[in-house]
Amino acid sequence: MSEHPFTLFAIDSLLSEEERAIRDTVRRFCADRIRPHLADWFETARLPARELARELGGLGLLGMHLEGYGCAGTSATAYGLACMELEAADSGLRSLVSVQGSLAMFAIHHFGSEQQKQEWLPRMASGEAIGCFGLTEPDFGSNPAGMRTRAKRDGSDWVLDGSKMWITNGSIADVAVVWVRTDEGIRGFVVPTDTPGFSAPEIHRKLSLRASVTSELVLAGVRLPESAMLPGAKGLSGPLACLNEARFGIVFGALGAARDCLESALAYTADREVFDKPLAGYQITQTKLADMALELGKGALLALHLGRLKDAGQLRAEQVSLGKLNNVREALAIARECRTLLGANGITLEYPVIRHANNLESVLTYEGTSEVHQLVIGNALTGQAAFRG
Ligand SMILES: Cc1cc2nc3c(=O)[nH]c(=O)nc-3n(C[C@H](O)[C@H](O)[C@H](O)COP(=O)(O)OP(=O)(O)OC[C@H]3O[C@@H](n4cnc5c(N)ncnc54)[C@H](O)[C@@H]3O)c2cc1C
Repeated sequence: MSEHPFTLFAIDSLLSEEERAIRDTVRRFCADRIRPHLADWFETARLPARELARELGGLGLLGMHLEGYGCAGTSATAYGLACMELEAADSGLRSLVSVQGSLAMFAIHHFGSEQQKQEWLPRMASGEAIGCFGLTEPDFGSNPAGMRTRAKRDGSDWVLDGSKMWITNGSIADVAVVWVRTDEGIRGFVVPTDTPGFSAPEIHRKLSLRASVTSELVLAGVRLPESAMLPGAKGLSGPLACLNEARFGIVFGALGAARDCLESALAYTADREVFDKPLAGYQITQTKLADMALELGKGALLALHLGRLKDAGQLRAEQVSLGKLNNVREALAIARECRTLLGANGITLEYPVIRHANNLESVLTYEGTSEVHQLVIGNALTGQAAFRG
């Protein structure tokens, strides 16, 4: 008899009935609606994002831990568990949901005017409108404080010029939350993507997150009224608060990808015979499987601990860094190790393993690279900021 790693860790005993129900609903949706198509979507780099957004909205997964305006208002832990199921399917699917809910919707929900909230949030929660979040620029990723995209006052309007890079959902978005430099410091704008001067060419030839739209945002004299500015966000703390929300989802999400890889490897090694007996029966294989189950289970315990802290309103940004750094790093290590167990089959899209491994390379980089999270943790431990040389 074989046992699932999460059963071994008795993870379910830490979840409420409602949390298990939400998790199971998302798992079923992914099994029925997503998984059969994933290899094709990844191979062709085409995702029916609009259709999927409506279905995800119908399930209440967009902005699901936000209150009001058509959002489901679940606990943060339930949101994390949903992210885990989505990313067990594909990191691209989880990215669609994270960017919509935790970046674009959170920014408007947390920092927007009542008018901005009424205008966008219900439509974004239902998936009728898609959002993106433009912070990174071609020359400024880890250090967004250096951004060059500017907004200048012109009478009662603002005029935005510059470009953003690597923006998830960019080319399919109806609304872009864009962070720019102004004479008053860094501010955010809610930009309808049909505003003249705005364009979002898609980035092609990616070998990671292929089932996800990634784009450049070009802002060439984009004229917006004063009411387009997010009134509640002043300085870099605004976008950083949004990133913290999305990172929280990744703490859980990355483990979903790792879990899917480990499940594949467990099934594969049980069936595959080498030197006349199942691969699972060899000590080297079991050492690998045991170590991976351990990291997966430890990551889940950490994620749940952070989820409970967040639900109690006590989660600090440095603690999210602990989770993002550990869980993404370990998920990638698990995906790579599982790939070895699948041998040559491991390099194909017939199995999810190399797709997850390639996706996790992006997850390691976005929402703060591993190195940046090490520096955040280092700063917390030593009281010395080492971000600059
Ligand atoms: C698929 C994908 C989707 C994305 N989606 C979005 C999105 O929706 N919105 C958005 O705004 N951005 C998005 N990003 C951008 C992402 O957030 C950035 O790529 C990330 O912040 C890293 O920036 P960079 O690529 O410019 O790397 P850099 O900042 O140039 O880093 C390069 C290397 O230098 C290291 N480094 C940086 N600073 C230090 C330091 N102080 N000390 C030591 N090492 C350091 C980094 O860790 C990294 O290893 C996305 C990226 C990808 C790949």
